Amino acid sequence: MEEQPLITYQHVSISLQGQEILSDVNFELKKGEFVYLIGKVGSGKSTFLKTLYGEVDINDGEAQVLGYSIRQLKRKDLPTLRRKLGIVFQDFQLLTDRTVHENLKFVLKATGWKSRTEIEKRIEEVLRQVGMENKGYKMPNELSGGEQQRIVIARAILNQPDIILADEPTGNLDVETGRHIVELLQDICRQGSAIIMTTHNLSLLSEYPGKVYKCEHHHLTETENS
Ligand SMILES: Nc1ncnc2c1ncn2[C@@H]1O[C@H](COP(=O)(O)OP(=O)(O)OP(=O)(O)O)[C@@H](O)[C@H]1O
Repeated sequence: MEEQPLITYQHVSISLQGQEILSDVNFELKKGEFVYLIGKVGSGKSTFLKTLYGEVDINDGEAQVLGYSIRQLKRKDLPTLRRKLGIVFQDFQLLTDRTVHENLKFVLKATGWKSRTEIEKRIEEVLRQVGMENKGYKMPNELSGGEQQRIVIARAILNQPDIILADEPTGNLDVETGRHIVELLQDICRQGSAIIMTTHNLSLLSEYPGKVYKCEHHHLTETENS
């Protein structure tokens, strides 16, 4: 039997303050897929991502995310859904008053991890996975932009999410560092998390494989990755 997609949007419309942002969105994400979301500034990429974790409402259509019907989502279901998503967004910065290690521990504790040994082991694993194994003791402001982004990704993968949503993860980075971040996301994708990332850096698309969806004229359409 074919596996159910992780995300299915059918004829979905999204508005903000009475303004139509996207209409008739049809979108599917399957296990293990890597999807790029492209489109001009203000075309609706971030807004679309925000509907996936209940931050922005949907006005019309059918939207399923990891078995949850987004339009019927209850407030009490939100934390459970969000725990299954790894969110890499500008508005989810690291806590600046504590070390990298403490940032990661904070999330594990908040998501129900109890055993100190398990917590330490998981922190070590994710730091190793993002190539930051010796940086646990650092404060966020002692890290470069690229290093901070790696830690944000480490935080996003702590609970082995089914899907990672990354909003311009290479946005503030130089080209080479940005490439390394995409390589890291590709690596995480191969290990089983599906990824949706928005980007303005179109040269990445041909370098690293993925499906491409474009936001344009209030529509989201799949386009060729050339
Ligand atoms: N909270 C909000 N209230 C009203 N309108 C908003 C809100 N957030 C975004 N918008 C509008 O929605 C539209 C889509 O914005 P969005 O941030 O989704 O675009 P984007 O494609 O992600 O842009 P960028 O490439 O700059 O990140 C824009 O016209 C923006 O002004």
